[in-house]
Amino acid sequence: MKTYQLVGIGNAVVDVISQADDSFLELMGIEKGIMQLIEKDRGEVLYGAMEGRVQTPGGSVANTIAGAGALGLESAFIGRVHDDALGRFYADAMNEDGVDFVNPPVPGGELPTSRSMIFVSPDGERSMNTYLGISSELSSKDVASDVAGSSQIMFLEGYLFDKEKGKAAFLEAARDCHKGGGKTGIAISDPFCVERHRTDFLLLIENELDFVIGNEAEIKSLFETDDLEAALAKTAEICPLVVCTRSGDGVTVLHDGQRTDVPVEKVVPVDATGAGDQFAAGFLYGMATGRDYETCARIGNVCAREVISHIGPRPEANMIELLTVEGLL
Ligand SMILES: Nc1ncnc2c1ncn2[C@@H]1O[C@H](COP(=O)(O)OP(=O)(O)O)[C@@H](O)[C@H]1O
Ligand SMILES: O=C(O)C[C@@H](O)[C@H](O)C(=O)COP(=O)(O)O
Repeated sequence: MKTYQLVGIGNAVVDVISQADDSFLELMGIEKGIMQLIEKDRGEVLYGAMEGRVQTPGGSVANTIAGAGALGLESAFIGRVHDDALGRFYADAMNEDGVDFVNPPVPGGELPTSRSMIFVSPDGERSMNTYLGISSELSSKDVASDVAGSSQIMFLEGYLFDKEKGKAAFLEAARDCHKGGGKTGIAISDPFCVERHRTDFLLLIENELDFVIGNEAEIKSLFETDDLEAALAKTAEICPLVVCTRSGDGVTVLHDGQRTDVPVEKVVPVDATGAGDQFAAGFLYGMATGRDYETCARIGNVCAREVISHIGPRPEANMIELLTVEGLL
């Protein structure tokens, strides 16, 4: 039986990315900097309005798993794509990164592979408009218990809470992983996703999870406060490991009463898409290979810095080489 260092479960989304200025966002009614769920028709309108589109595999936790796979972790991803051109493109890309894409593309049915129309502003901020398609059908049936149960670390995507079936699949994966002795954690995903499911998120973190990774806005949103320190303290009361990123302003790790602050060298991103996801890839790579939390965060920062230096949510550089040059491997 194969064992995994890292398994992720989340939406398998193809990203369609283009540049747009803020007046375009306003004109099209797109809220800057967040993920908005959209219907198919709206997706088609936005797709048609995109100039110089770049198509690339995305999905938040899927990006993390692909990044970890590229770093050499034994990894698998549990997600759902249709057996269409986008779905096959997606599955192949995961396999090329050395990741086991556990569920083969699903034939038949009406719903196509998920896609997100992402607009990158001149300041590098990304605004995502996601049509969930077949991802919205992800359910417990898609969770292979032998995969979840043989995982050292299981990383779950907060966005799955937007659908009841996804939430059930998520819980099942977490429980199977725990039964097998692994650790489970969540990528909080988005402050508005927290807004939609706050009570469930808090119960899950307190009762099921070993770690939480989120950005400043997401951690604050958990406790409906603008006071980051208060939100961090409250999150640490219910979870043994809390990792909070603050874009170019540093990372804070709270673990069993200890605090570690790791600085970040601030830059203007070319495209911020995937910053949090690649930070998580580096951090989890560090955890899976037994590094201390400061080193995990530093590895995360290097992975995030690479991904924001180009268009697209997954690494383009040889990350092993980059981390070696930084003295982190
Ligand atoms: N402007 C920036 N300069 C340098 N690093 C950045 C910048 N923005 C993001 N990062 C890197 O990406 C990580 C995640 O960014 P953040 O914006 O907090 O998360 P998310 O992408 O989830 O919103 C940060 O911890 C940092 O390593
Ligand atoms: O899952 C989505 O709806 C969008 C993803 O496809 C996208 O790649 C993404 O989540 C980017 O991550 P982030 O910028 O780190 O939030």
